[in-house]
Amino acid sequence: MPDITLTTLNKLKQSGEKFACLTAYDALFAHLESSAGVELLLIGDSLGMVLQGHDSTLPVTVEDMEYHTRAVKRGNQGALIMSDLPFMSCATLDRALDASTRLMQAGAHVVKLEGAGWLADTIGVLTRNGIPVCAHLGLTPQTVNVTGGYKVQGREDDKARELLADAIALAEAGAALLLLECVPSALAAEITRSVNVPVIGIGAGPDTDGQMLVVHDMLGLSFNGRMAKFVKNFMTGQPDIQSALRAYVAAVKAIEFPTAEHEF
Ligand SMILES: Nc1nc(=O)c2c([nH]1)NC[C@@H]1CN(c3ccc(C(=O)N[C@@H](CCC(=O)O)C(=O)O)cc3)CN21
Ligand SMILES: CC(C)C(=O)C(=O)O
Ligand SMILES: [Mg+2]
Repeated sequence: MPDITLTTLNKLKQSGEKFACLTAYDALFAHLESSAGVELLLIGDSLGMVLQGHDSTLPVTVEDMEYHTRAVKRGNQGALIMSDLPFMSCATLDRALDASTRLMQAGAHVVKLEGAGWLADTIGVLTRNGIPVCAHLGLTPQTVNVTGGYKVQGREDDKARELLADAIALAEAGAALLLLECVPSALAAEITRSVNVPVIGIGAGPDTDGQMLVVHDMLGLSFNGRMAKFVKNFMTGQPDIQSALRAYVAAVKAIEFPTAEHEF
């Protein structure tokens, strides 16, 4: 068992203490981040863009996710490990069970899937079989070809009500965690108050229980220039990567990140 478990995150939610999450794709970063106090490491399918150079997350395979999950497991110092179920791996229940089994056996403690209310049954079956699930709502990069871009979700009243209803339904279906990407801060705050499970935000304002960023983004590293509005460069003023990681954890705990400039 890791030092940080879902029980730890639930206690942090109840006490109001924020927790820090970052993507990690290899053993070195897993070691640095977990040693700096990051509670949850995400092997994100963003690795398709950040590591592999694709223009979306769609080319990432379950095999890719297994490879990086194994590496993160070797470097991890007690953090909770979450792995993304990649594009199309939840299209049928059989596929979701197979992919989730492979990620758990590679070292994940939790799997994350993109999707809304229609995944409630899948979440129930995985959970009953011992696989905790994080439901990723709001901006879901695997549906970029349907939505037409990486845009803020839940801005209109009817869309906001639908997102809140989905979040409540998925928590009731057994989701152990929720992740909200690029939703207005007020909606994220309402969802966080409305469910008993810990809610992680990226571009969702300061009121979620945990914060997430892509580690390369928060270190100021990119090859296509422009960063999303919710990103802050924590290398600024820091002598090394370890210090930047500790500064991120401290800023999340102190609720000094995110501020208005990172919100929608
Ligand atoms: N390096 C990296 N960081 C990420 O956070 C990330 C990835 N890659 N790849 C997968 C997805 C794609 N993500 C993205 C990509 C772009 C925006 C973006 O440019 N958003 C606009 C919102 C515009 C609007 O609707 O108002 C922004 O200005 O931030 C957001 C999330 C998040 N994920
Ligand atoms: C941006 C986060 C939430 C993610 O899903 C990823 O890194 O793939
Ligand atoms: Mg992802």
